[in-house]
Amino acid sequence: MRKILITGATGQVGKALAALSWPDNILLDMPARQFLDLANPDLVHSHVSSADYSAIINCGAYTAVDRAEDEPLEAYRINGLAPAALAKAAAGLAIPMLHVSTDYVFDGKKTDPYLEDDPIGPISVYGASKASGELAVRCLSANHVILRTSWVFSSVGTNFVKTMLRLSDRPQLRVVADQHGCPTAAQDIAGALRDIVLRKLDRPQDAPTGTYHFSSDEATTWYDFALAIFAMAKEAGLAVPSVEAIETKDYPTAARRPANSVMSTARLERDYGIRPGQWRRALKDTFASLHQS
Ligand SMILES: NC(=O)C1=CN([C@@H]2O[C@H](COP(=O)(O)OP(=O)(O)OC[C@H]3O[C@@H](n4cnc5c(N)ncnc54)[C@H](OP(=O)(O)O)[C@@H]3O)[C@@H](O)[C@H]2O)C=CC1
Ligand SMILES: Cc1cn([C@H]2C[C@H](O)[C@@H](COP(=O)(O)OP(=O)(O)O[C@H]3O[C@@H](C)C(=O)[C@@H](O)[C@H]3O)O2)c(=O)[nH]c1=O
Ligand SMILES: [Mg+2]
Repeated sequence: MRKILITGATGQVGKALAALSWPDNILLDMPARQFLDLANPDLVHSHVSSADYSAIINCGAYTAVDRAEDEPLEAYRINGLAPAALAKAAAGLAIPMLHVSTDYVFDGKKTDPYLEDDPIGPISVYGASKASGELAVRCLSANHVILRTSWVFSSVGTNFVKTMLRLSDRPQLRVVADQHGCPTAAQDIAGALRDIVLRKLDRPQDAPTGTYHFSSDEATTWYDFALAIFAMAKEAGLAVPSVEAIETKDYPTAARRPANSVMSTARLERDYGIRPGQWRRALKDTFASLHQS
């Protein structure tokens, strides 16, 4: 049996990992927050070091982008120190460490898709805290993959799709049309993480260490994403609001967000053969499962 530690079990990506099918010799250990508190890095290190794990997948994170501006210490503890503790423990056990990071490490000034080696320049506390986690994993664990993804959605947890549907009883919504990125289904990220960790375990000589981008096939804006969400809701017979395209300056938020965070996924395809999914198709599945429940 090979036991994989997965943090963030109750989150979007964690739940999607649990829902996948896995080989019979793989056991997922997904402790809830009360059994492994990422805000307490000392406990994280001792928990991991004393167990017989074969790999770690860190999908636990502090993801409240605006709230992080007021809680930088909490955000840094969970997004920086906890990954450091996990990476150090992984190195001690000589096991691979997979870590999920974000497009918000970039400043958004580039007009072309971001490459993995482009300089980062976070413009929010959340982005900076995630950047510190990346650096820790890169420095502390010789056998790792840092997977940067973006605009995650699923039928569970908090995300833009669910926010839009929750607000759909309003007559009108205003949504920013000058932030560009790629929505990514949690299920697709989970699939990528599974393929990477199984390659690390089964064919380590063919499983490079490094930083990779994974997002979906089509760039959009939050405004166009909202239109797609409501088009689908309308097709299902629901009443939908009219949506007004606005500029970022007309939607004040505590945290700044990158104007462009579209990422190239070519490196992951080259090294691991993993291709981006289609967010429009995943959106349909997400909507369908929201409506069954
Ligand atoms: N959501 C997004 O749009 C994006 C996310 N990412 C990254 O992807 C990864 C997964 O994100 P996603 O699944 O959306 O995140 P969610 O916000 O859905 O879930 C976060 C998970 O982390 C857990 N967690 C938070 N604080 C602690 C703590 N102190 N101790 C233990 N567990 C804790 C949460 O547990 P609990 O339920 O107890 O709070 C939850 O299981 C993260 O690294 C995130 O930064 C990257 C790009 C976009
Ligand atoms: C609700 C709402 C939001 N917005 C804007 C605010 C913001 O610029 C954008 C998206 O808002 P959200 O708060 O849903 O998304 P946000 O929390 O910024 O999502 C981010 O989460 C973290 C965890 C990541 O790592 C990123 O990849 C990204 O997914 O939409 C509107 O313009 N109108 C609205 O009615
Ligand atoms: Mg948010």
